[in-house]
Amino acid sequence: MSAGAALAEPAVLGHTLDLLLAGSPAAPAWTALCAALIAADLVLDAAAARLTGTVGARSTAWLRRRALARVLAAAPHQAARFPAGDLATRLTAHAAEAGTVPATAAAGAVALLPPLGAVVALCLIDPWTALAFLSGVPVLLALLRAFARDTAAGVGRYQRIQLDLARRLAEALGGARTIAAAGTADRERERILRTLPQLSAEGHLMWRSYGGTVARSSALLPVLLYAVVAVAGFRLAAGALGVGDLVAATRYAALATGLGAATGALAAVVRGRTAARRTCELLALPELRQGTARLPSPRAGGPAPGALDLHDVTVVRGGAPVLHGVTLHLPGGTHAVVVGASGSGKSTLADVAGRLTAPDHGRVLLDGVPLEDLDPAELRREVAYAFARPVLLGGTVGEALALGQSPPPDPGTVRAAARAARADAFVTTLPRGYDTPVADAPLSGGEVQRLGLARAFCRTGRLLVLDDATSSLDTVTAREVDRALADRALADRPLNDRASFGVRPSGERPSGAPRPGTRLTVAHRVTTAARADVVVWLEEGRVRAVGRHRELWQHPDYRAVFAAEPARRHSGAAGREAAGPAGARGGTR
Ligand SMILES: Nc1ncnc2c1ncn2[C@@H]1O[C@H](COP(=O)(O)OP(=O)(O)OP(=O)(O)O)[C@@H](O)[C@H]1O
Repeated sequence: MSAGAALAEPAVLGHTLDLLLAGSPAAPAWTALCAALIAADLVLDAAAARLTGTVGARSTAWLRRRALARVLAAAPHQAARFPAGDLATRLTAHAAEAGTVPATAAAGAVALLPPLGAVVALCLIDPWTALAFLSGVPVLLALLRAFARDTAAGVGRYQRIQLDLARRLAEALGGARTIAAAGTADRERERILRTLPQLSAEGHLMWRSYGGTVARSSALLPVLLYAVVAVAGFRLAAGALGVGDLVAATRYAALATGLGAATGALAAVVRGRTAARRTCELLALPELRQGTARLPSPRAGGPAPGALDLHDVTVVRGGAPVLHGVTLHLPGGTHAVVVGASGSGKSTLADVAGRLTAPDHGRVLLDGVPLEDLDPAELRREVAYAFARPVLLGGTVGEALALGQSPPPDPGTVRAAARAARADAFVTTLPRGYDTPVADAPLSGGEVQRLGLARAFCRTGRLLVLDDATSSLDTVTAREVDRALADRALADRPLNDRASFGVRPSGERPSGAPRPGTRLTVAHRVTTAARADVVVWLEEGRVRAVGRHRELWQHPDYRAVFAAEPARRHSGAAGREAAGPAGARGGTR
């Protein structure tokens, strides 16, 4: 409509001028029409600007939501291919730039309508005037093509440098304590900003290219305008055009020079498209396959639920297998402890057991159902995880413990789980106890770890996976948590009965019912292995042996796994803060 109003304006203006010169009685009505057209043009321009903003915001939100959903639906190790800073830039700055493409492209196309319409109008007024204008269009198109090509290449390089910078910045923030401890802040600042001159050079290059194109097109278009006016003048002198036609032709020629404004729109579209490509790379992350199957209900007198089977499981990372053909059968209710030297594949085994990652070969089954066929809600209800470095997500501490449960567990259940994880005592000393916002809770590493355990204990399920989840606890607390887990009172809960999960009030006697659910613990402590029903001993990604701790203890290589432990744990703790390979492949979980 706006383009229509702008197009009609010169013709109406020209005709009104003719009527005024001829003293026609229709002149006042046409003058009013001119005023109405100008007002409509202004109002429609304002509406278009508002619409552009709204469409841009909606497109950005849509893209962000889709990309983020894909990142979260991918296996964590796949998502970790995009380092934190890189990912944040793609989802914020690049998504915002990409979101402007539909509105900018539409606005650009609409903005081209008046110039193109003006050329048609020139043709109708007098073909010679149109020809005068069109003679310069090939030069203009060549300019725009070269500009689009240069801009696309420049924007690509600029955004790559931006991602690199953001990645290094996020790395440094993650390793702030290491940098402070090493006193390398200056060196780190230089490392982060190393590519800033390149970024600046690329930015200047793009602006130079833009400025050059605008200058060249700005020089060309007035020449075309004067050519049209000159031709129209000759045609007026020859009696082929009237004065009104001359005015209209001059105004249409001016409108046709609006083709030059395409440079700005083109630059924005090229920038947005390149940014969109970066955000859309996230959409290429493979989703973990999910199914719709349900787990069989436990039968009275039947096998205990939580049977975990790994059949010939191989997991490849960085081109090399980190688990090789692992086959394992853990009957429901087993407490299995996975031990092995650092890097032997324990965490990878814990990840495939609860489908945080999919094996590259082989299958994992829970109670006979392949995990990839399981309904995702059922899978997450039945498999609980606690990690060495849990991240507390949620507004308050209580909400962080109930994460992902719908309906949320009642406060009694949350508190009982926290007691079992030896977290209740320090949570109750927080300013608002369980209602304390996580951001306001000053927590040590060991306290965060205990909350991570409590979060896992809040869930009832057939499989509880504890991946080094007590590594930051002092020996006494770790033993208490171990005991609480082994305590029949904690174990006696019926599966997926939220209200009855957790610890019984102190003093109440356990019922003595069979312990439901399977526990898979990645551990480095001899005491934890000693308490297990069965120990899975991994060596270089293969199962070296499966058996009782006291039987395996006869083997010197098995004892060596624990002998090496103190040194490993120290180096592990240092490695966590450093921006090393551990951080690169997933960091905090
Ligand atoms: N995304 C990845 N890319 C490349 N290599 C990986 C990746 N994830 C794990 N690895 C490698 O796989 C091997 C097993 O890793 P995993 O974390 O399972 O070992 P772990 O036994 O749990 O070690 P630790 O006791 O030190 O935690 C290691 O050599 C590790 O470097």
